[in-house]
Parts: sequence; structure tokens; C-alpha cells
Amino acid sequence: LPNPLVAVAEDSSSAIISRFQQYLQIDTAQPNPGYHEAADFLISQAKSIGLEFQSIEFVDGKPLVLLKWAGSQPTLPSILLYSHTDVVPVEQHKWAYPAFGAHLDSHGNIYARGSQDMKCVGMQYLEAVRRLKSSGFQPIRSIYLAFAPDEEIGGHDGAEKFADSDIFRTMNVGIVLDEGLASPSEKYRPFFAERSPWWLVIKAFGAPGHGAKLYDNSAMENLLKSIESVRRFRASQFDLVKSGLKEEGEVISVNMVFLKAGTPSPTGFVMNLQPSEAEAGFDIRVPPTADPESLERRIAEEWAPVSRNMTYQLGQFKQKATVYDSFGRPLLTKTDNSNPWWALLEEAVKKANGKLGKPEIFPAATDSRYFRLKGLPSIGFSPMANTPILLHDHNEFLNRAQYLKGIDIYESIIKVYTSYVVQASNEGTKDEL
Ligand SMILES: CSCC[C@H](NC=O)C(=O)O
Ligand SMILES: [Zn+2]
Ligand SMILES: [Zn+2]
Repeated sequence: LPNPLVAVAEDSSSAIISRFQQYLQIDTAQPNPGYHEAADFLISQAKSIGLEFQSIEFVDGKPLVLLKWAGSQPTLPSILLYSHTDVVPVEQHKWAYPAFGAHLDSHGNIYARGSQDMKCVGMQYLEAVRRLKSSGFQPIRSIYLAFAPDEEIGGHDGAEKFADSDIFRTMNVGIVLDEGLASPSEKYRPFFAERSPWWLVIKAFGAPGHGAKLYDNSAMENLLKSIESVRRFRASQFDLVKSGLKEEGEVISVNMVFLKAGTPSPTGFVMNLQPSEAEAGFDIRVPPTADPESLERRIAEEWAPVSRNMTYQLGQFKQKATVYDSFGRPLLTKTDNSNPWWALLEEAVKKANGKLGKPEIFPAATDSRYFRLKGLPSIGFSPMANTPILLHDHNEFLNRAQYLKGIDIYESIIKVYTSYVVQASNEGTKDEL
């Protein structure tokens, strides 16, 4: 006879997976995310769990869903479990399965855009809360879950406005959990800071000329010298990572993302004309520990020197303010004893039989910077071990077992975090965290 208890357990884990699949099946890809469909789904989840809910549109059509589980001591600083609802676009023809199908293959891998970045985390928060609530657990601190729009395009109409809002102030947040990265090893990766994006466009000018003529200072030659210089710098940084001297988040990355030059013709480009202008774009990521002035000097003197007839523009994301606070200090969430939430995370992960790696700088940007700018500690953490890093890649997937394990991890974190009570004076001032 089948064991009825096993049957119940199996049924509930397949119900958990099917709720994850439902969320993944909502197409929230930029630039036209199905935000209302996602909000409706999240609110239906909140209702079935029994959480307070509201949908806030700081900008019309871009709802942020905010859920609350009130603690028994609501005056204590609360816990914010943060995630974004949007995902990056896909090139569907390069995927093995439909990117919004959430196909579960025979290995237990669930394929979907957002399976790693970061619908997994948003749903894991909900499942952990669902389980704790039905088990009769009562949190001491209040827990908020925020599902925000637009992280993938800078968070200006999402996290930035949220962190600046009156609602956010009344929440009295003490610690934020946000996204991290999958880990190919058995250790989960926690993040305490992030690099700042600098989007650089350099442009070279030069005399046009016959395609057969060799001459100095053509726009193409001028641009190529810059590209060579950028490549040398890129290699020097990458070598530090390859040799193990530095972590990915500790070096300056530079990647060329576009090239624009040439004289169009009906069949492609004019072949016997050297153009008078040529342009290249670079995605640069600057760690909070790097010296921004020296990088800017390098750009002005080596990558786009006036002497080579070049100009440059640093895009809107050259935001020194996103990695430094108002005192000019790098925005780093403390990882030592002055931040109790760090030790508590380690404790909680351990209790759930997980392994935690050492704190790292997140290589890309996340919404955490808006909370760190408010002086709050924010930890980037997505519990996916033994998983290839596939965010923004083709065939993004997460294994079912990893997803389920992550729920146990969050259950443990929520228990440990919400039960943590000390004298207010021991909690540290916000700026110290
Ligand atoms: C600064 S806006 C872009 C944010 C984006 N975040 C995740 O990929 C990134 O490119 O890092
Ligand atoms: Zn993300
Ligand atoms: Zn992303």
C-alpha cells in the first residue's frame, strides 16, 4: 500500500513547483513587462497565505506589490525580503524550450527566463512564509515582501522611488535581502556591495579617404588604437581574476558592446571609402574600492585622447553616487561583528544544512544600492548551489531540487532573522550597518 504521508509530501512539492512555474510563465520581459498579470498572481498568493497586501504604482502601469506579515513586536526594525518582477528579453530561437514555458525536463531542470534572475527568490520567500505561517510560527519582527518593477532598466521607477517613499519610512526596515548569483560550487554566494556601471561611448574623427590609401589619423585607425588600449587594460584586469589574485567583483571590467562606423550603401557598406567618424561603446563596471578619478583620467588620456581627435561620453549610469554615500564612503554592507545580520545569515544557512561562501562584491548592479544609499544593510543572496550561472543567458534554468532546498534555507533565515531580539542600542545605528 502507498504510504499516505509520502503521497502528501510529494503532492505538496509538486504544488510548490507548479506555483513557481505559474510565476515563470508570466512574460515580464523588458521592455513590455506584464506587470499587472504578475501583480495579480502575487496578490492571489498573498491571499491564499493570509498576508496583508497592497499594490503601489509610483509610476502608472508599474506596480510594486508589498506584502506584510506583522510581528508580535512591531516596533522593532523589520525584515525586507526584496525581489524584482521584471526579466531581461530572450532570443527565443536560441533556446531549447519556450522561455516562458517553464518546462521541467527529465533531470528536474526548470527552463525559463527569470528562473535564476530572480523569480526563484521571490517565490521562495513566499513558499517559506507559507510554510511557516501554516506551521503556527509567529514572527517577533515584522516581515515585508516587496516585488518591484524595472530593476533590469535601472530601478528608477521601482526600488529608487520605493526607498524614497513615506511608505518605506514607515516600514522601519532593519535589513534587506536582495538577489545574488548562482554558484557552480556547493557554497552559496553572499554579496555585500556591488560595482557601479559606467557606460562609455568613444568617438573618433579623421580625414576620409580612398580605401586604397595608407595614411595616418583616419577615424578607424584612431578608434582602433583606443580599442587596443582598452583590450590591454581588460586583459590586465581579467588576468588578476584568472590567476586567483582577485575576485570577479574586485576588478574593473570593460566589455565592448557596440561598434558603429562605415558608409551605408544599398548592398551593405561602401567598400572603398575610409569613413570620417567611428564609434564604440563599452560597458565598464567599477568596484567601490577602485579610484574613479584615475579611471576617468585613463579614459581621457588613453582611450579617447583629444590628441587622436577623439571625444567621449559617460552615460547616465556613471553614477559615482551609486557606490558612495553622502560622506564619500564606499557603500559596503558590513560583514563583521558590527552587523549582526551577517552572522545570523551564516547561522541560518548552517542550520538548514547549507554552506555559505565568503562575502563578495556583486559584479553587476542590483536594486540593493538604493537601500544601501539609505544607510541600510543589504545582502545579495540567491540560494542556488551546484548551478551554472545563467542569468541573462540562453536556456536559463534552475533545478527543482535546488529550488526546494532554497525554500528550506529561507525558512531558516526568516526564523532566525525575525526572532533576533536585542536591546535597541546593540542593534547599531543604521549608518554603522
Ligand atoms: C544600472 S541599470 C542596469 C541594471 C542591471 N542589473 C542587472 O543586470 C545591470 O546591468 O547591472
Ligand atoms: Zn536580477
Ligand atoms: Zn538581471
